[in-house]
Amino acid sequence: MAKDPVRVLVTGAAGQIGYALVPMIARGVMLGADQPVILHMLDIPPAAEALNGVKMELVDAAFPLLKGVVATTDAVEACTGVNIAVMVGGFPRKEGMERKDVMSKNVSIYKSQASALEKHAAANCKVLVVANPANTNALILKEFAPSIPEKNITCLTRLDHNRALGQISERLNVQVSDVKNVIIWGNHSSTQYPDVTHTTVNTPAGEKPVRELVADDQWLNTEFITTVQQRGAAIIKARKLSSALSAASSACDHIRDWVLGTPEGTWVSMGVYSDGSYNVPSGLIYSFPVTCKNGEWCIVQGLSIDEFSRNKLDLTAKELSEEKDLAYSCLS
Ligand SMILES: NC(=O)C1=CN([C@@H]2O[C@H](COP(=O)(O)OP(=O)(O)OC[C@H]3O[C@@H](n4cnc5c(N)ncnc54)[C@H](O)[C@@H]3O)[C@@H](O)[C@H]2O)C=CC1
Ligand SMILES: O=C([O-])CC(=O)C(=O)O
Repeated sequence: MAKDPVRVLVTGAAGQIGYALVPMIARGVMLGADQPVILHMLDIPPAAEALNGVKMELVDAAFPLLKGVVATTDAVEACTGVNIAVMVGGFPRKEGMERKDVMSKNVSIYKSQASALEKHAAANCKVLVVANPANTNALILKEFAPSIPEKNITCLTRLDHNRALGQISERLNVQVSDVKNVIIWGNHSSTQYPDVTHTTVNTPAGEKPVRELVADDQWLNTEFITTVQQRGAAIIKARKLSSALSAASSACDHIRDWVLGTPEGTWVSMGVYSDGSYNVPSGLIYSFPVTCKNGEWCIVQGLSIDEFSRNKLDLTAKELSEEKDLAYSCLS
């Protein structure tokens, strides 16, 4: 029997990530090749004509899984009945801008959209915040939508996770699909900590630790980390636009694994509401290693944290606490 369609909201759908993301969703990349979808696309009035153009293209592409399109500038109409909300709408960082510069523009958007989602989304709607500052926007959304379970509000650090896999694969000249279990700790910003302590590579001789194969701790502890931390800025410098295809693809990875589950023995990174695991202060949206099963994520417990890592986990937590204070000061 055919499945009932799932309603997926994409905010900022007329923007460049939106343009890359909606066809992936309509093709089944996010929820599976047997899952029909109805796309809800929200943007602001100045982008209404462009949004309508995206809707026309979705019709023209004749996606078999796409059972309907709602394209609107009304947040209530956009949020009504949605099962999944991918929050991409906002003001993007431009070349030379620090993430903090985009904070005040974006947190007020997330406060108002929290209310629309809380009142009108389907019960148990899963929320993924992509727009920067992603962790803090997600936290504001959580705080102003108190009836949405906190487990349902997440932010995107899967792009950073995938970037780290990509760097290891290039360095070792191995298939990216043979590398697993990197961790992105903390903020989706340049203080994030890409950690390869537990990362392995599938080789003809079995699974091997990345540290052993790379055999260059100096590179892993310096250049590798800064390359992943600064990748967003490097893409903006090269394209004069922020990462779009990789962000869209990673957003699909995030939702797919959350809904359909992570493969046995593999974890992924997600920005989730901290519960004090790994002595990260509770009350932040912080990126952790998680596994997913039956539509629920669970923080991987018991991984060893050495002193080098501890400092980096604490540094990015400190930045998130500061962002939280700054966000509240922007809202008051
Ligand atoms: N978490 C991550 O890994 C990544 C996050 N980003 C962030 O994603 C966001 C979107 O990036 P782009 O698509 O490149 O930007 P963009 O500027 O091309 O698109 C943003 C869209 O949001 C719309 N928008 C603005 N205010 C809105 C509101 N109140 N409600 C609904 N829509 C609204 C704009 O009209 C525009 O169409 C940015 O904040 C960017 O920094 C980008 C790459 C990676
Ligand atoms: O750095 C930015 O503003 C865009 C972004 O989030 C990324 O590419 O990771």
